[in-house]
Amino acid sequence: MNALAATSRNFKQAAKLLGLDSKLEKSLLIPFREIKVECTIPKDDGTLASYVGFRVQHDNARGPMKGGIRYHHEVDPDEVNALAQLMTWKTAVANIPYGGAKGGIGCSPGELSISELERLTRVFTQKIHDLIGIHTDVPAPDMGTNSQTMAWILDEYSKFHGYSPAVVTGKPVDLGGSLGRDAATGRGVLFATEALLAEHGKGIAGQRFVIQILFDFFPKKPNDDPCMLCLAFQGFGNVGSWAAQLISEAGGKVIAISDVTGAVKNSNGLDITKLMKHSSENRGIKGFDGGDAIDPRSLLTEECDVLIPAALGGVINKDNANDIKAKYIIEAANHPTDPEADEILSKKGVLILPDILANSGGVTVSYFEWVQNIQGFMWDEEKVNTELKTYMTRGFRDVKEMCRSHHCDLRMGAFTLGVNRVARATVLRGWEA
Ligand SMILES: NC(=O)C1=CN([C@@H]2O[C@H](COP(=O)(O)OP(=O)(O)OC[C@H]3O[C@@H](n4cnc5c(N)ncnc54)[C@H](O)[C@@H]3O)[C@@H](O)[C@H]2O)C=CC1
Ligand SMILES: O=C(O)CCC(=O)C(=O)O
Repeated sequence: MNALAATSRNFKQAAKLLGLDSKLEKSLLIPFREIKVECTIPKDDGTLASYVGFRVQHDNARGPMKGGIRYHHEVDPDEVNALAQLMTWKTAVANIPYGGAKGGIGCSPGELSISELERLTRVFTQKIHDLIGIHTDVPAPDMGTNSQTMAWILDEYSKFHGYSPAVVTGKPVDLGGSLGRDAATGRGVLFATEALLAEHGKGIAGQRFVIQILFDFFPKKPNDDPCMLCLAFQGFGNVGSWAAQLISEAGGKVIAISDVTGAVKNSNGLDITKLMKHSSENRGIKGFDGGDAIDPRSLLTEECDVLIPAALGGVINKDNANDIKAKYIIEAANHPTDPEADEILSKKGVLILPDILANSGGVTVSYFEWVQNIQGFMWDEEKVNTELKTYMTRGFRDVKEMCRSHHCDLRMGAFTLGVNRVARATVLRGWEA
Protein backbone atom coordinates (compact mmCIF):
# COMPACT_ATOMS: atom_id res chain seq x y z
CA MET A 1 0.00 0.00 0.00
CA ASN A 2 1.47 3.39 -0.90
CA ALA A 3 2.19 5.95 1.81
CA LEU A 4 -0.75 8.22 0.97
CA ALA A 5 -3.26 5.36 0.92
CA ALA A 6 -1.89 4.09 4.25
CA THR A 7 -1.95 7.49 5.97
CA SER A 8 -5.40 8.33 4.64
CA ARG A 9 -6.72 4.96 5.81
CA ASN A 10 -5.49 5.63 9.34
CA PHE A 11 -7.01 9.14 9.22
CA LYS A 12 -10.41 7.81 8.06
CA GLN A 13 -10.46 5.21 10.81
CA ALA A 14 -9.77 7.94 13.37
CA ALA A 15 -12.44 10.21 11.84
CA LYS A 16 -14.93 7.33 12.20
CA LEU A 17 -14.00 6.71 15.85
CA LEU A 18 -14.43 10.45 16.52
CA GLY A 19 -17.74 10.56 14.62
CA LEU A 20 -16.51 13.49 12.48
CA ASP A 21 -18.97 15.13 10.13
CA SER A 22 -18.30 13.89 6.56
CA LYS A 23 -17.69 17.40 5.13
CA LEU A 24 -15.18 18.17 7.88
CA GLU A 25 -13.52 14.80 7.32
CA LYS A 26 -13.15 15.51 3.61
CA SER A 27 -11.77 19.01 4.14
CA LEU A 28 -9.19 17.81 6.67
CA LEU A 29 -7.77 15.36 4.17
CA ILE A 30 -7.33 17.82 1.29
CA PRO A 31 -3.96 19.62 1.35
CA PHE A 32 -3.94 23.41 1.56
CA ARG A 33 -1.34 23.76 -1.23
CA GLU A 34 0.87 21.44 -3.30
CA ILE A 35 3.97 22.99 -4.85
CA LYS A 36 6.03 21.34 -7.59
CA VAL A 37 9.10 23.08 -9.00
CA GLU A 38 11.79 22.21 -11.50
CA CYS A 39 15.28 22.91 -10.13
CA THR A 40 17.95 23.11 -12.82
CA ILE A 41 21.57 23.51 -11.77
CA PRO A 42 24.98 23.43 -13.42
CA LYS A 43 26.88 20.32 -12.29
CA ASP A 44 30.57 20.56 -11.40
CA ASP A 45 31.47 19.17 -14.85
CA GLY A 46 29.60 22.03 -16.58
CA THR A 47 26.56 19.99 -17.71
CA LEU A 48 23.03 20.93 -16.62
CA ALA A 49 20.92 18.70 -14.40
CA SER A 50 17.27 19.07 -13.45
CA TYR A 51 15.58 17.84 -10.29
CA VAL A 52 11.93 18.01 -9.23
CA GLY A 53 11.23 19.61 -5.85
CA PHE A 54 8.00 19.42 -3.87
CA ARG A 55 6.51 21.20 -0.88
CA VAL A 56 3.10 20.06 0.29
CA GLN A 57 1.45 22.39 2.81
CA HIS A 58 -1.24 20.24 4.33
CA ASP A 59 -3.02 22.21 7.05
CA ASN A 60 -2.62 25.47 8.98
CA ALA A 61 -5.65 25.49 11.28
CA ARG A 62 -3.46 25.36 14.42
CA GLY A 63 -0.60 27.58 13.23
CA PRO A 64 2.19 27.91 10.66
CA MET A 65 2.82 24.74 8.69
CA LYS A 66 5.88 22.78 9.78
CA GLY A 67 7.88 19.86 8.49
CA GLY A 68 11.15 18.63 7.06
CA ILE A 69 12.66 18.61 3.58
CA ARG A 70 13.88 15.26 2.29
CA TYR A 71 16.52 14.61 -0.37
CA HIS A 72 16.11 11.05 -1.64
CA HIS A 73 15.84 9.36 -5.03
CA GLU A 74 12.43 7.89 -4.14
CA VAL A 75 10.78 11.23 -3.25
CA ASP A 76 7.43 11.44 -5.05
CA PRO A 77 4.39 13.74 -4.70
CA ASP A 78 2.16 11.11 -3.06
CA GLU A 79 4.71 10.31 -0.40
CA VAL A 80 5.40 14.00 0.32
CA ASN A 81 1.64 14.50 0.61
CA ALA A 82 1.39 11.61 3.10
CA LEU A 83 4.34 12.93 5.12
CA ALA A 84 2.79 16.44 5.19
CA GLN A 85 -0.47 14.97 6.47
CA LEU A 86 1.41 13.07 9.17
CA MET A 87 3.06 16.35 10.24
CA THR A 88 -0.40 17.91 10.79
CA TRP A 89 -1.43 15.12 13.18
CA LYS A 90 2.05 14.97 14.76
CA THR A 91 2.21 18.66 15.73
CA ALA A 92 -1.30 18.31 17.16
CA VAL A 93 -0.32 15.21 19.19
CA ALA A 94 2.70 17.13 20.53
CA ASN A 95 0.32 20.05 21.20
CA ILE A 96 2.62 22.62 19.62
CA PRO A 97 1.05 25.54 17.71
CA TYR A 98 1.70 24.38 14.17
CA GLY A 99 0.06 22.75 11.19
CA GLY A 100 1.81 20.31 8.87
CA ALA A 101 3.93 20.41 5.70
CA LYS A 102 6.70 18.39 4.07
CA GLY A 103 9.05 18.88 1.18
CA GLY A 104 11.47 16.89 -0.87
CA ILE A 105 13.68 16.81 -3.91
CA GLY A 106 14.04 13.66 -6.00
CA CYS A 107 17.83 13.28 -6.00
CA SER A 108 20.57 11.05 -4.60
CA PRO A 109 22.41 13.40 -2.22
CA GLY A 110 25.32 10.96 -1.82
CA GLU A 111 26.07 11.32 -5.55
CA LEU A 112 26.16 15.15 -5.51
CA SER A 113 29.14 17.22 -4.44
CA ILE A 114 28.75 19.75 -1.61
CA SER A 115 28.71 22.63 -4.11
CA GLU A 116 26.07 20.87 -6.25
CA LEU A 117 23.93 20.31 -3.14
CA GLU A 118 24.32 23.98 -2.23
CA ARG A 119 23.28 25.13 -5.73
CA LEU A 120 20.29 22.76 -5.71
CA THR A 121 19.14 23.96 -2.28
CA ARG A 122 19.48 27.62 -3.28
CA VAL A 123 17.52 27.13 -6.53
CA PHE A 124 14.78 25.25 -4.65
CA THR A 125 14.62 28.09 -2.10
CA GLN A 126 14.42 30.72 -4.86
CA LYS A 127 11.40 28.87 -6.27
CA ILE A 128 9.49 28.55 -2.99
CA HIS A 129 10.68 31.56 -0.95
CA ASP A 130 7.42 33.48 -1.29
CA LEU A 131 5.38 30.48 -0.12
CA ILE A 132 7.33 29.74 3.08
CA GLY A 133 7.94 32.09 6.02
CA ILE A 134 8.20 32.47 9.79
CA HIS A 135 4.41 32.56 10.24
CA THR A 136 3.50 30.58 7.12
CA ASP A 137 5.59 27.45 6.66
CA VAL A 138 8.84 26.64 8.46
CA PRO A 139 11.03 23.86 6.93
CA ALA A 140 13.51 21.66 8.83
CA PRO A 141 15.83 18.72 8.05
CA ASP A 142 14.60 15.21 7.18
CA MET A 143 16.28 12.26 5.43
CA GLY A 144 19.24 13.33 3.31
CA THR A 145 19.31 16.92 4.62
CA ASN A 146 20.96 18.46 7.67
CA SER A 147 21.82 21.71 9.46
CA GLN A 148 24.02 22.85 6.53
CA THR A 149 21.05 22.48 4.15
CA MET A 150 19.02 24.68 6.53
CA ALA A 151 21.85 27.27 6.61
CA TRP A 152 21.71 27.55 2.78
CA ILE A 153 17.90 27.93 2.85
CA LEU A 154 18.16 30.58 5.58
CA ASP A 155 20.78 32.50 3.61
CA GLU A 156 18.91 32.34 0.29
CA TYR A 157 15.56 33.23 1.90
CA SER A 158 17.19 36.16 3.72
CA LYS A 159 18.33 37.67 0.37
CA PHE A 160 14.65 38.21 -0.46
CA HIS A 161 13.17 38.92 2.98
CA GLY A 162 15.97 40.24 5.22
CA TYR A 163 17.79 38.18 7.84
CA SER A 164 15.24 35.59 9.03
CA PRO A 165 16.67 32.85 11.25
CA ALA A 166 13.20 31.62 12.28
CA VAL A 167 12.29 30.66 8.70
CA VAL A 168 13.94 27.26 9.22
CA THR A 169 14.72 25.10 12.24
CA GLY A 170 17.41 22.48 12.68
CA LYS A 171 19.97 25.05 11.53
CA PRO A 172 23.52 25.31 12.94
CA VAL A 173 23.73 26.69 16.49
CA ASP A 174 26.02 29.48 15.16
CA LEU A 175 23.08 30.74 13.05
CA GLY A 176 20.45 30.57 15.81
CA GLY A 177 19.86 26.83 15.90
CA SER A 178 18.79 25.33 19.21
CA LEU A 179 21.12 23.40 21.44
CA GLY A 180 19.81 19.84 21.54
CA ARG A 181 17.96 19.91 18.15
CA ASP A 182 20.46 17.56 16.52
CA ALA A 183 19.80 14.85 19.10
CA ALA A 184 16.13 15.75 19.69
CA THR A 185 14.36 13.12 17.58
CA GLY A 186 16.54 10.35 19.01
CA ARG A 187 16.16 11.71 22.54
CA GLY A 188 12.39 11.89 22.05
CA VAL A 189 12.46 8.23 20.95
CA LEU A 190 14.25 7.41 24.21
CA PHE A 191 11.67 9.29 26.32
CA ALA A 192 8.72 7.77 24.45
CA THR A 193 10.21 4.28 24.80
CA GLU A 194 10.72 4.81 28.52
CA ALA A 195 7.10 5.93 28.88
CA LEU A 196 5.80 2.87 27.04
CA LEU A 197 7.97 0.41 28.95
CA ALA A 198 7.08 2.02 32.28
CA GLU A 199 3.41 1.22 31.54
CA HIS A 200 4.44 -2.42 31.48
CA GLY A 201 6.54 -2.21 34.62
CA LYS A 202 9.79 -2.28 32.65
CA GLY A 203 12.79 -0.04 32.03
CA ILE A 204 15.29 0.50 29.24
CA ALA A 205 18.03 -1.51 30.92
CA GLY A 206 15.81 -4.58 30.90
CA GLN A 207 14.76 -4.54 27.25
CA ARG A 208 16.12 -5.64 23.89
CA PHE A 209 15.37 -3.40 20.89
CA VAL A 210 15.62 -3.63 17.07
CA ILE A 211 15.52 -0.32 15.11
CA GLN A 212 16.80 -0.48 11.57
CA ILE A 213 19.48 -0.61 14.16
CA LEU A 214 19.38 -3.58 16.48
CA PHE A 215 19.65 -2.80 20.15
CA ASP A 216 19.92 -5.41 22.83
CA PHE A 217 19.17 -4.07 26.26
CA PHE A 218 20.26 -6.56 28.82
CA PRO A 219 19.04 -6.12 32.34
CA LYS A 220 21.66 -5.10 34.88
CA LYS A 221 21.22 -8.55 36.49
CA PRO A 222 20.11 -10.83 33.64
CA ASN A 223 19.15 -13.72 35.89
CA ASP A 224 16.73 -11.57 37.86
CA ASP A 225 14.65 -10.75 34.80
CA PRO A 226 12.75 -13.65 33.28
CA CYS A 227 11.61 -11.54 30.31
CA MET A 228 14.77 -9.86 29.09
CA LEU A 229 14.12 -7.66 26.04
CA CYS A 230 16.30 -6.98 22.97
CA LEU A 231 16.34 -4.00 20.56
CA ALA A 232 17.10 -3.74 16.83
CA PHE A 233 17.40 -0.52 14.76
CA GLN A 234 17.16 0.04 11.01
CA GLY A 235 18.83 3.33 10.01
CA PHE A 236 21.91 4.95 11.51
CA GLY A 237 21.51 8.54 10.38
CA ASN A 238 20.52 11.50 12.51
CA VAL A 239 17.61 9.75 14.24
CA GLY A 240 18.94 6.19 14.47
CA SER A 241 22.44 7.07 15.65
CA TRP A 242 21.26 9.44 18.38
CA ALA A 243 18.57 7.02 19.53
CA ALA A 244 21.12 4.19 19.63
CA GLN A 245 23.64 6.30 21.51
CA LEU A 246 21.14 7.56 24.09
CA ILE A 247 19.47 4.19 24.59
CA SER A 248 22.85 2.60 25.11
CA GLU A 249 23.82 5.32 27.60
CA ALA A 250 20.56 4.57 29.44
CA GLY A 251 21.77 1.01 30.02
CA GLY A 252 20.53 -0.75 26.92
CA LYS A 253 22.52 -3.09 24.77
CA VAL A 254 22.33 -2.46 21.04
CA ILE A 255 22.83 -5.77 19.30
CA ALA A 256 22.22 -5.01 15.62
CA ILE A 257 22.09 -2.02 13.31
CA SER A 258 21.56 -1.62 9.60
CA ASP A 259 21.91 1.28 7.20
CA VAL A 260 21.90 1.62 3.43
CA THR A 261 25.47 0.23 3.24
CA GLY A 262 24.96 -2.94 5.31
CA ALA A 263 24.12 -4.40 8.71
CA VAL A 264 26.13 -5.45 11.74
CA LYS A 265 25.27 -7.61 14.75
CA ASN A 266 26.96 -8.31 18.05
CA SER A 267 24.97 -10.26 20.63
CA ASN A 268 27.24 -8.89 23.36
CA GLY A 269 26.33 -5.34 22.37
CA LEU A 270 27.69 -2.95 19.75
CA ASP A 271 29.96 -0.09 20.77
CA ILE A 272 27.85 2.79 19.47
CA THR A 273 30.51 5.48 19.93
CA LYS A 274 32.96 3.47 17.82
CA LEU A 275 30.26 2.70 15.26
CA MET A 276 29.41 6.41 14.96
CA LYS A 277 33.08 7.22 14.34
CA HIS A 278 33.39 4.41 11.78
CA SER A 279 30.17 5.52 10.05
CA SER A 280 31.21 9.15 9.72
CA GLU A 281 34.68 8.23 8.43
CA ASN A 282 33.41 5.60 5.97
CA ARG A 283 30.00 7.07 5.01
CA GLY A 284 28.19 4.06 6.49
CA ILE A 285 28.45 1.12 8.85
CA LYS A 286 29.77 -1.35 6.26
CA GLY A 287 33.15 -2.73 7.26
CA PHE A 288 32.73 -2.09 11.01
CA ASP A 289 34.81 -4.68 12.84
CA GLY A 290 32.97 -4.55 16.17
CA GLY A 291 30.45 -7.21 15.13
CA ASP A 292 29.46 -9.67 12.41
CA ALA A 293 28.14 -8.45 9.08
CA ILE A 294 24.59 -9.73 8.54
CA ASP A 295 22.11 -9.50 5.67
CA PRO A 296 20.35 -6.12 6.13
CA ARG A 297 17.09 -7.75 5.00
CA SER A 298 17.11 -9.94 8.12
CA LEU A 299 17.35 -7.02 10.54
CA LEU A 300 13.64 -6.39 10.92
CA THR A 301 12.99 -10.02 11.75
CA GLU A 302 15.86 -10.47 14.23
CA GLU A 303 15.11 -12.16 17.53
CA CYS A 304 14.59 -9.18 19.83
CA ASP A 305 12.15 -7.48 22.15
CA VAL A 306 12.06 -4.01 20.65
CA LEU A 307 12.38 -3.13 16.97
CA ILE A 308 13.08 0.50 16.03
CA PRO A 309 12.72 1.34 12.34
CA ALA A 310 14.62 4.63 11.80
CA ALA A 311 14.95 4.90 8.03
CA LEU A 312 12.37 4.49 5.27
CA GLY A 313 8.57 4.21 5.14
CA GLY A 314 6.62 1.02 4.41
CA VAL A 315 9.41 -1.34 5.49
CA ILE A 316 7.13 -3.37 7.78
CA ASN A 317 4.43 -4.82 5.55
CA LYS A 318 2.30 -7.91 4.97
CA ASP A 319 5.32 -9.74 3.51
CA ASN A 320 7.42 -9.62 6.67
CA ALA A 321 4.99 -8.82 9.52
CA ASN A 322 4.42 -12.48 10.38
CA ASP A 323 8.17 -13.00 10.80
CA ILE A 324 8.72 -10.11 13.19
CA LYS A 325 9.75 -11.36 16.60
CA ALA A 326 9.90 -8.08 18.52
CA LYS A 327 7.31 -7.49 21.23
CA TYR A 328 7.45 -3.72 20.81
CA ILE A 329 7.98 -1.56 17.72
CA ILE A 330 8.99 2.06 18.28
CA GLU A 331 8.44 3.99 15.04
CA ALA A 332 11.35 6.43 14.84
CA ALA A 333 10.89 6.63 11.04
CA ASN A 334 7.79 8.09 9.43
CA HIS A 335 5.13 5.53 8.42
CA PRO A 336 7.42 2.48 8.62
CA THR A 337 4.43 0.17 9.21
CA ASP A 338 1.80 -0.53 6.59
CA PRO A 339 -1.84 -0.81 7.86
CA GLU A 340 -1.95 -4.44 6.66
CA ALA A 341 1.10 -5.17 8.83
CA ASP A 342 -0.57 -3.29 11.70
CA GLU A 343 -3.42 -5.81 11.62
CA ILE A 344 -1.10 -8.82 11.52
CA LEU A 345 1.08 -7.47 14.34
CA SER A 346 -1.89 -6.56 16.47
CA LYS A 347 -3.15 -10.16 16.26
CA LYS A 348 0.31 -11.32 17.34
CA GLY A 349 0.11 -8.99 20.36
CA VAL A 350 2.96 -6.71 19.22
CA LEU A 351 2.68 -3.20 20.69
CA ILE A 352 3.48 -0.37 18.25
CA LEU A 353 4.34 3.13 19.41
CA PRO A 354 3.28 5.16 16.35
CA ASP A 355 5.49 7.62 14.46
CA ILE A 356 3.37 10.71 15.15
CA LEU A 357 4.13 10.24 18.84
CA ALA A 358 7.44 8.33 18.89
CA ASN A 359 9.39 10.68 16.59
CA SER A 360 7.71 13.94 17.63
CA GLY A 361 10.78 15.00 19.65
CA GLY A 362 12.38 16.52 16.54
CA VAL A 363 9.55 18.87 15.69
CA THR A 364 9.04 19.66 19.37
CA VAL A 365 12.61 20.98 19.70
CA SER A 366 12.16 22.70 16.32
CA TYR A 367 9.30 24.55 18.02
CA PHE A 368 11.62 25.47 20.92
CA GLU A 369 14.16 26.74 18.34
CA TRP A 370 11.53 28.90 16.59
CA VAL A 371 10.38 30.29 19.96
CA GLN A 372 14.01 31.13 20.89
CA ASN A 373 14.53 32.88 17.51
CA ILE A 374 11.35 34.92 17.89
CA GLN A 375 12.21 35.82 21.51
CA GLY A 376 15.85 36.47 20.64
CA PHE A 377 16.80 34.50 23.73
CA MET A 378 18.78 31.26 23.75
CA TRP A 379 17.96 28.40 26.12
CA ASP A 380 20.63 26.18 27.63
CA GLU A 381 20.65 22.52 26.60
CA GLU A 382 19.39 21.30 29.95
CA LYS A 383 16.24 23.40 29.59
CA VAL A 384 15.68 22.09 26.05
CA ASN A 385 16.02 18.46 27.16
CA THR A 386 13.89 18.92 30.29
CA GLU A 387 11.10 20.59 28.29
CA LEU A 388 11.35 17.86 25.64
CA LYS A 389 10.82 15.18 28.29
CA THR A 390 7.78 17.05 29.61
CA TYR A 391 6.25 17.27 26.10
CA MET A 392 6.97 13.61 25.23
CA THR A 393 5.58 12.33 28.53
CA ARG A 394 2.48 14.50 28.19
CA GLY A 395 2.00 13.31 24.57
CA PHE A 396 2.16 9.68 25.69
CA ARG A 397 -0.30 10.33 28.53
CA ASP A 398 -2.76 12.13 26.19
CA VAL A 399 -2.56 9.30 23.65
CA LYS A 400 -3.24 6.69 26.35
CA GLU A 401 -6.26 8.70 27.45
CA MET A 402 -7.67 8.56 23.89
CA CYS A 403 -6.96 4.79 23.80
CA ARG A 404 -9.04 4.39 26.94
CA SER A 405 -11.94 6.57 25.80
CA HIS A 406 -12.09 5.13 22.25
CA HIS A 407 -11.07 1.54 23.12
CA CYS A 408 -8.36 1.57 20.50
CA ASP A 409 -4.67 0.81 20.01
CA LEU A 410 -1.83 3.33 20.34
CA ARG A 411 -1.87 4.28 16.64
CA MET A 412 -5.58 5.10 16.75
CA GLY A 413 -5.08 6.78 20.13
CA ALA A 414 -2.51 9.10 18.52
CA PHE A 415 -4.54 9.67 15.35
CA THR A 416 -7.78 10.43 17.24
CA LEU A 417 -5.86 12.84 19.52
CA GLY A 418 -4.22 14.69 16.61
CA VAL A 419 -7.24 14.71 14.29
CA ASN A 420 -9.58 15.85 17.07
CA ARG A 421 -7.35 18.82 17.96
CA VAL A 422 -7.10 19.89 14.31
CA ALA A 423 -10.86 19.40 13.80
CA ARG A 424 -11.64 21.59 16.83
CA ALA A 425 -9.35 24.38 15.57
CA THR A 426 -10.92 24.11 12.10
CA VAL A 427 -14.45 24.47 13.47
CA LEU A 428 -13.44 27.32 15.81
CA ARG A 429 -12.00 29.21 12.84
CA GLY A 430 -15.24 28.67 10.91
CA TRP A 431 -13.53 26.71 8.13
CA GLU A 432 -15.60 23.52 8.21
CA ALA A 433 -18.32 24.48 5.73
N1 LIG B 1 15.66 14.21 11.22
C1 LIG B 1 14.61 14.38 12.01
O1 LIG B 1 14.61 15.24 12.89
C2 LIG B 1 13.41 13.50 11.86
C3 LIG B 1 13.40 12.40 11.04
N2 LIG B 1 12.32 11.55 11.03
C4 LIG B 1 12.29 10.36 10.20
O2 LIG B 1 13.33 9.47 10.62
C5 LIG B 1 13.80 8.71 9.51
C6 LIG B 1 15.30 8.88 9.38
O3 LIG B 1 15.59 10.27 9.19
P1 LIG B 1 17.06 10.84 9.44
O4 LIG B 1 17.75 10.04 10.46
O5 LIG B 1 16.91 12.30 9.63
O6 LIG B 1 17.72 10.61 8.02
P2 LIG B 1 19.29 10.48 7.67
O7 LIG B 1 19.39 10.83 6.23
O8 LIG B 1 20.11 11.21 8.64
O9 LIG B 1 19.56 8.92 7.87
C7 LIG B 1 18.86 7.94 7.18
C8 LIG B 1 19.44 6.59 7.55
O10 LIG B 1 18.65 5.56 6.94
C9 LIG B 1 19.54 4.66 6.29
N3 LIG B 1 18.86 3.96 5.21
C10 LIG B 1 18.43 4.46 4.04
N4 LIG B 1 17.90 3.48 3.31
C11 LIG B 1 17.98 2.36 4.04
C12 LIG B 1 17.62 1.01 3.83
N5 LIG B 1 17.05 0.64 2.70
N6 LIG B 1 17.87 0.10 4.83
C13 LIG B 1 18.46 0.49 5.97
N7 LIG B 1 18.82 1.74 6.22
C14 LIG B 1 18.59 2.65 5.27
C15 LIG B 1 20.68 5.52 5.82
O11 LIG B 1 21.83 4.75 5.50
C16 LIG B 1 20.86 6.38 7.05
O12 LIG B 1 21.59 5.68 8.03
C17 LIG B 1 12.99 9.19 8.30
O13 LIG B 1 11.85 8.38 8.16
C18 LIG B 1 12.57 10.60 8.73
O14 LIG B 1 11.42 11.04 8.04
C19 LIG B 1 11.23 11.77 11.84
C20 LIG B 1 11.19 12.85 12.66
C21 LIG B 1 12.22 13.85 12.68
O1 LIG C 1 11.57 19.56 12.88
C1 LIG C 1 10.67 19.73 12.09
O2 LIG C 1 10.12 20.79 11.90
C2 LIG C 1 10.12 18.59 11.25
C3 LIG C 1 10.69 17.25 11.51
C4 LIG C 1 10.06 16.27 10.56
O3 LIG C 1 10.15 16.41 9.36
C5 LIG C 1 9.30 15.15 11.08
O4 LIG C 1 8.95 15.15 12.26
O5 LIG C 1 8.99 14.23 10.31
